[in-house]
Amino acid sequence: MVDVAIIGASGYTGGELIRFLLNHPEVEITDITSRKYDNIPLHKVHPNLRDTGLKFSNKKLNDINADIIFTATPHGASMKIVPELLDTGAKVIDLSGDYRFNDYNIYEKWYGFKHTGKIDAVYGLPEIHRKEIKKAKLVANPGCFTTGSILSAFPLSKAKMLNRCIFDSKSGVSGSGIKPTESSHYPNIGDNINPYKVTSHRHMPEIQQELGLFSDVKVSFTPHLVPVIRGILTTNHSFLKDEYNDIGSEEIRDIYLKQYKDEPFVKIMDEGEMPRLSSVRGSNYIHIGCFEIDETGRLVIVSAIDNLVKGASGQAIHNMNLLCGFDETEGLEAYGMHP
Ligand SMILES: NC(=O)C1=CN([C@@H]2O[C@H](COP(=O)(O)OP(=O)(O)OC[C@H]3O[C@@H](n4cnc5c(N)ncnc54)[C@H](OP(=O)(O)O)[C@@H]3O)[C@@H](O)[C@H]2O)C=CC1
Ligand SMILES: CC(=O)N[C@@H](CCC(=O)OP(=O)(O)O)C(=O)O
Repeated sequence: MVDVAIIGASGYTGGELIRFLLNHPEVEITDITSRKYDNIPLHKVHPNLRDTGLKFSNKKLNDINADIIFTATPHGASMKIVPELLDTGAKVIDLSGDYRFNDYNIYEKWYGFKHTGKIDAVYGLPEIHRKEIKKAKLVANPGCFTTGSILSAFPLSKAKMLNRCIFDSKSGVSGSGIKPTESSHYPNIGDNINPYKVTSHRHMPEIQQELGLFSDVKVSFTPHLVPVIRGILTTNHSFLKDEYNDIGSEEIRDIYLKQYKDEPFVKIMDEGEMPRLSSVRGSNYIHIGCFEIDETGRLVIVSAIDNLVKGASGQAIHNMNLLCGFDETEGLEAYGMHP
């Protein structure tokens, strides 16, 4: 058994962490923190999670005594919290962007402020960094768009087949967190599709960092907000190196099947089948499919994840399972939904 604490537990990813961890046979939740809801029962904020006996607390960080601590806090806040939590001797899994970059100059350029708590971390995408995650003290859980994009291209980057990838992603509104904003206000998103940060989203350099570990592929990324609550659908328009001009869809699909054959949470769609948001909703799976190539040589790959699960809390628990030597799928076995 491990003792687990969640900082920022009143937010959406905090709620999802608790939902999964309550069913994890190796975990005891010892602390769920919130600055606003000190001493308030869990279900007053997350009404789905009832009769758990858990209450939020605004405990001092150095009074937290846990083996694993999840920081489900915004970027800029995590960097102020994580160093002190590591000093307690716990292993930390941070869900924000604060520890995802190998080069802090890139972080400061894209996030627009100084990083004040620099510490080495392992990028928590198990399908690429499983070995390093097992030995880490600090795991930087990937961004939601990034997870869907990277996994849709990783096998081809690893095989050094890619010239260029253009990721076009559509996200549900829970991706922007629990606090309402003008861009998440219902009349602004309902019946609408809103592109934003079309050439300047901070997930672009994160995708570039990870795919760039294997080849010199060029990456572009554009996000859109769509009127759904959960889910990210990414259409990856890929352009292969000239020597692969004659390759067919089936060969591409075989490369993906081979790369991901032992991955418990990656499912490759059958020929002609498209990933869909509803099929992964609430689950830690990523569905990858399409693999069609048009007359101009554009290869189209589509991925679907739940932004709050494989894109955040589920992936964070997968990382905890790796850190603790548990079965990788422990607590995360649930399928998505249909419809
Ligand atoms: N939503 C998503 O789909 C994804 C989110 N992420 C990342 O995960 C992290 C959490 O996201 P999410 O749960 O959506 O965010 P939310 O805004 O829903 O929740 C964050 C919680 O953190 C607490 N918090 C806010 N500011 C501070 C601070 N300065 N110090 C301490 N606690 C603070 C708040 O709780 P209180 O005020 O009660 O203390 C708040 O409820 C973020 O870094 C986000 O970027 C990553 C992937 C996907
Ligand atoms: C719909 C929406 O607003 N999504 C968020 C990304 C959520 C996420 O993964 O955030 P971090 O990388 O900051 O952890 C955004 O575009 O900023």
